[in-house]
Amino acid sequence: MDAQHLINMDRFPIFEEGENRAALVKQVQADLADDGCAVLKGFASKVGLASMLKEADSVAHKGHKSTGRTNAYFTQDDPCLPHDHPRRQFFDRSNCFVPADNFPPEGPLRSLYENVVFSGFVKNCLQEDAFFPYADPLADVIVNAAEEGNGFPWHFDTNNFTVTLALQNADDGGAFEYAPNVRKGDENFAEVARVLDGSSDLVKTLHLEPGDLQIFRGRYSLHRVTPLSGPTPRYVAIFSWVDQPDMVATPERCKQLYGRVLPIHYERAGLRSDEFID
Ligand SMILES: O=C(O)CCC(=O)C(=O)O
Ligand SMILES: [Fe+2]
Repeated sequence: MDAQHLINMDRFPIFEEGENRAALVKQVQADLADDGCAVLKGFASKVGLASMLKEADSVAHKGHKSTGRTNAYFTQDDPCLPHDHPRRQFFDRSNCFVPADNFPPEGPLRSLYENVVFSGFVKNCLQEDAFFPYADPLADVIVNAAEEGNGFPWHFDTNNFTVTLALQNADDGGAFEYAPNVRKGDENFAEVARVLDGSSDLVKTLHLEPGDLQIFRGRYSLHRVTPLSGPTPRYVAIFSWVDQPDMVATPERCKQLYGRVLPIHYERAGLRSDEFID
C-alpha cells in the first residue's frame, strides 16, 4: 500500500504543499516547542491502521522478550556514585520488541518510515537540519509488542527523535508519561531524581488511541510506559531518526532490547555528537 493511503489525508494533508500543510506543520512545531512532544490524533487512515496492525500482529511472535533491571541510561551500575544517584536507580523492565529486520520495504510500516514526504514532514515539524534515518538495522522501525505485566520504566532514548504510531491498546495500563525536556541543557540529575522518586511536578501523561501519531524528543525527555494488564497486547510502531547519519544503538542496549548484536554495533560503538550518557 502507498504511504499516502496509510494516512488520513483529509486531516493531515502532508502530501500537498500549501496553506493547510503549512498550518499543520506550524501547529506541530508549536506543540514541540512547548514540551518536546506533539500528538496527531487519528493520523493513520482506517485502512492504513488495519494494514499496519495486521503486519504488527503477524510478526509479534518474533518479538524479543526481555526482562531485567534497567536505569534511565541503560548503563551498568557505578558503585563510585552515591547510592541515591539517578544512575544507580534501577527499575524492573519487561518488554517485547519486534526488531526492525522483520519489517520489509514492501510492508506498510517500513513504507511509511521510508516515505520521503512523511520523513520530510517529521523533519519540518522538528525544525532540525541534521535529521537522518537511524542507521541501526535492528532499530529504525520496530514494534513494541508488550503484553500483560510488561511496561517500560523511566528512560531516555538513544535516538534523538522518535515517532510512535499507536496500533492497538492493551485492556488497561500503557499510559505514556514524560518529563518534558528534563535534560535539554545538561543531565539535570536533581530533577531526574525527582521524576524517578515520584516527586517531580514536571511529569505529563498521555493516553494515545490506535492511529495516533506522536512526535517526541525522547533523548531529552525522561519517559516511561505504565504496566499493562488484560489479554490484549499493546502494539506501538516506533520510527526513529537521528542527528548523525551513521549512528546505531550501543551493543549493550541492543542486546537488552533486541536479544542480538550485529557487527555494525561494535564497529560504530560510541559514535555520537552529544555528551549525554548513553
Ligand atoms: O511504547 C511506547 O509508547 C514507547 C516506548 C519507548 O519509550 C521506547 O521504545 O523507547
Ligand atoms: Fe523511549
